[in-house]
Amino acid sequence: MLDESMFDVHLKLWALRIPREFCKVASKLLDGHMLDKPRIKPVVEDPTSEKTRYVILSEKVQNPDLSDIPAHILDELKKLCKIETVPYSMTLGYSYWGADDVLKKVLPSGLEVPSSFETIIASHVAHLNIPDVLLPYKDVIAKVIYDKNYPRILTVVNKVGSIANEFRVPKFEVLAGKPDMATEVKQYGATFKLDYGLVYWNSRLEHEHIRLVNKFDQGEIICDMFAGIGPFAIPAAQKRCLVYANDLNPDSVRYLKINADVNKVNGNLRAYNMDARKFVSQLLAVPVGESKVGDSSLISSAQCDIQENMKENFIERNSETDDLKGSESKRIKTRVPFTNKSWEHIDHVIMNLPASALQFLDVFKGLIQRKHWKGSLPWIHCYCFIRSNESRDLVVSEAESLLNAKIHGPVFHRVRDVAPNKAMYCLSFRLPEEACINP
Ligand SMILES: C[S@@+](CC[C@H](N)C(=O)[O-])C[C@H]1O[C@@H](n2cnc3c(N)ncnc32)[C@H](O)[C@@H]1O
Repeated sequence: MLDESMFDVHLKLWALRIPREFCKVASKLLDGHMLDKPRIKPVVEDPTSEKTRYVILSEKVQNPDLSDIPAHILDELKKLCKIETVPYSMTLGYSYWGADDVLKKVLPSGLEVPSSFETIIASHVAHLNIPDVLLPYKDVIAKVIYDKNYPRILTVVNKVGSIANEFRVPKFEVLAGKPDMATEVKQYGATFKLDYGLVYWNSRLEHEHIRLVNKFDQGEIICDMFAGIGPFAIPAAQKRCLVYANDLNPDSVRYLKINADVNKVNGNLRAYNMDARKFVSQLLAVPVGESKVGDSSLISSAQCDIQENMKENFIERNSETDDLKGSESKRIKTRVPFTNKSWEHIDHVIMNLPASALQFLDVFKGLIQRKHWKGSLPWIHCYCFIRSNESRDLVVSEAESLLNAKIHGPVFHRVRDVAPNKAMYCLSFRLPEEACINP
C-alpha cells in the first residue's frame, strides 16, 4: 500500500513576527519575499500571542539577519513597526500534493502520467481507462484519484476489456471507494440517473445530443430507436416534442422512465423495451381498422402491442386535460396531445447504435404507406463509424441498398474520433419517397 510519509517535504524557513494591524502593509512591502506556495497562506496566527502574526518568508531568505531582502524594504519595515525574526518549520505532506505530483513520484520514470489515461468524472464516479502499461499501478492510481477528489468522487472504476455486449455496457472493476455505480449526471439542464454497471452512457456525446435536439422544433414527433437512458429523448421532450423512445436493455428503459419522471416530461415521452426493428415496424404499421382491403398483410396478425399502448396513453392524456382547471389547464393545452397515429406522421428518427445502426435501415423499406402518411417523410439520423480508408459514398450506397431507394442530399456530421483511424459520424437524410409504399 502507499506509504504516505514518502511525500513529506520538510521546510525550514524564517518568519517575521509583526503586530497584526501592520500585517497588510508589511505584506505589500515584502511582495516577492514571502512564501509563495499554492494553497498555503503566508500570513498565519502566532501561537504565542493574539496581538502578533507570523509573515512567513520565502525559502530564498536563508539568513536570520534578513540580508537576502533588499535593505530599503527592511528600512521601510522597521519604520512601520517592531519586527522580530523567528524560525518557522512546516511539512508539506501527502494531503498537500496534487494527484499529478503524487503519481509522478510513485510511478516509474518514463511512464507518462496521468494524462495518458482518461478520467471521465460524472457525478461521484471517476471512470478510468488505464492503459496496459500502467495496469500494475492501477490500485495506487485509483487511491490517489480517490484521495485527491474525495468527497466529490466516491467511487473509482476502471474499464475492463472492450465493449462486446449488445447493450453497449462496458465492464468496470471498482478500484477505490464504494462499489456503487449508480450516479446522476447533468447535461444541458437535464438530469440523468443511471448505473454505469448496467446501462450505456458516454459523457463525450453531450454536444452531439444537444446538436441534434436543436434541429427539432416544438411539437415535432421523434422516434428514438436506441434511446438508452434518454440523452436525446429527454431534452427533446423538454422541448415539447412528442417522443417515442425505445431500448432493448430493460435497465436502460427503467432509467429512461425514471429520467422522464425526474425531468417532468413523462407527458411527452413514451418508453418501450423491444428490439428496434420490431419497435419501428409496430410504430409505423397501419392498424387493420385503418387500412383498406389488401393492406392487411402489412400488419402483424395480432393487433400491435405498441399501438395498444399508445391508445391507452392518449386516453389518459385527454382525461387528464379534462380534469384540469384554470392556468394548469392552459399549460396543458399548449402541449400537443400524444398522437396514437404514429403511422401518419413522424418528423425525426434517431438511430444511435454506430456499430450497426445502418443495418437496421432496411426496416423502413416499404413500411410507410404514403396514402396514410401526412406531410413530409421523416428525417433519419443514423450514426455510424467510418475508418480513414473508407469513404462517405460507401456508407451512402450501403444505406441506399438497404432502403432499396436513392438518398437525396445526405448530410454527414463528424461527431468525434474514436480511434486514430476511425471516427463516429451522423448521417442525416430524409427518408426517400421510393422507400415507401405508394399504392
Ligand atoms: C450507443 S448506445 C446509445 C444510447 C443513447 N442513445 C445515447 O446516445 O447515449 C446504443 C443503445 O442501443 C441499445 N440497443 C442495442 N441493440 C439494440 C436493439 N437491437 N434494439 C434496441 N436497442 C438496442 C443498447 O442497449 C444501447 O442503450
